[in-house]
Amino acid sequence: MRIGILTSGGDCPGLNAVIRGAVLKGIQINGQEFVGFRDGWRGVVEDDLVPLGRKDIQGISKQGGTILGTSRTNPFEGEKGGVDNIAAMMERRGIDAIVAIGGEGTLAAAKRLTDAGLKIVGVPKTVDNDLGATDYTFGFDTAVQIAVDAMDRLRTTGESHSRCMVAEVMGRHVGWIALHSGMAAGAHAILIPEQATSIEQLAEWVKSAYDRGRAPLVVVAEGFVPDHENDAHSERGLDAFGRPRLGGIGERLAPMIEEATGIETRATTLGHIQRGGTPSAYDRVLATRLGMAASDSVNEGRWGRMVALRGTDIVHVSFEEALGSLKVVPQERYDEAAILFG
Ligand SMILES: Nc1ncnc2c1ncn2[C@@H]1O[C@H](COP(=O)(O)OP(=O)(O)OP(=O)(O)O)[C@@H](O)[C@H]1O
Ligand SMILES: O=P(O)(O)OC[C@H]1O[C@](O)(CO)[C@@H](O)[C@@H]1O
Ligand SMILES: [Mg+2]
Repeated sequence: MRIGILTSGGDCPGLNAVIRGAVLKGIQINGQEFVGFRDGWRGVVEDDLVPLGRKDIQGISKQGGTILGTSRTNPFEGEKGGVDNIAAMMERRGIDAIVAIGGEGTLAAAKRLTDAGLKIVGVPKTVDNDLGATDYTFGFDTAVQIAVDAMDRLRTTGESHSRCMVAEVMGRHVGWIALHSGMAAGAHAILIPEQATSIEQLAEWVKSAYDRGRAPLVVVAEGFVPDHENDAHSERGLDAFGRPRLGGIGERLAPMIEEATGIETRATTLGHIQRGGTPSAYDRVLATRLGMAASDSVNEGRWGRMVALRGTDIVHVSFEEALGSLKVVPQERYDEAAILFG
């Protein structure tokens, strides 16, 4: 079997380890051959392929980003898009199946193409860790560690100046990165999209920590919405798929905290630093296992299914199930963390 691999949507540490895992298992055990599509679905609709042999994947599991490039191209759009064109390209290139590595958008596109008869298996990817059908996604552990390193640094400068420090992390719909990094760094408040907190409550936590002689650390997810507002803060226009680009809520909160508490406050937005660089050992192992399982999925003809982590096992779930629910931070996990606030 000849397989085309693509990475689509935002990048995240571990993508290269998935590619390596799939190619190694595929070549050594499953008798498969591989090519890579450049820049996600763009490479599929524009017939832009690169070779993906053993030599091409040597030593890449520790590399951040994706050697194949990524994009937010919609495979149904444009003159060369759509099921018939993609099927014709696959026939011409002798490609039997596609391994699509991406988030819910990429998998939604993959589902539509599979429903129309194409042979596709999925691998979940997102630093936000918001896909319901898998316990963890690779990239999340690395993003959390990067955020914690940054927060440890913010705390020493905050302590020196007796300031309140606000650290903004990623998390469009869910607060997993904020919850885990905030708990690990000993944050005095964690603000997540799932919990519409008031500025008064935030000021109370900040003041209480300050009054104990601490430099308060506030961790906020980019998708957090204060209880007096309706939408997540966005001042950077729309992304290629027409969604608001988030980021900047930390900078907005800083003067509000200062005004409500009288404590000098500074904000730092970590942004794409969280998605860059070398993946953690945990993410490399998870990503490698998912890649190997994707090769097996193709071998077994599990079209329209995604590999996923359940406990310590790699399992297979349908695209439908994979897209079914957003994995939000449960109330009890937030309540548990909130005991440590203030
Ligand atoms: N329902 C859909 N049908 C067809 N194509 C879609 C659909 N949803 C998304 N896409 C396409 O898939 C691309 C990838 O989706 P998206 O940009 O959401 O990234 P993702 O894979 O979800 O990763 P991320 O975690 O970065 O959001 C989109 O830019 C869009 O072109
Ligand atoms: O800047 P980009 O690449 O459009 O992606 C930003 C988004 O991607 C994510 O990192 C992952 O979905 C979100 O947390 C963030 O909102
Ligand atoms: Mg998405």
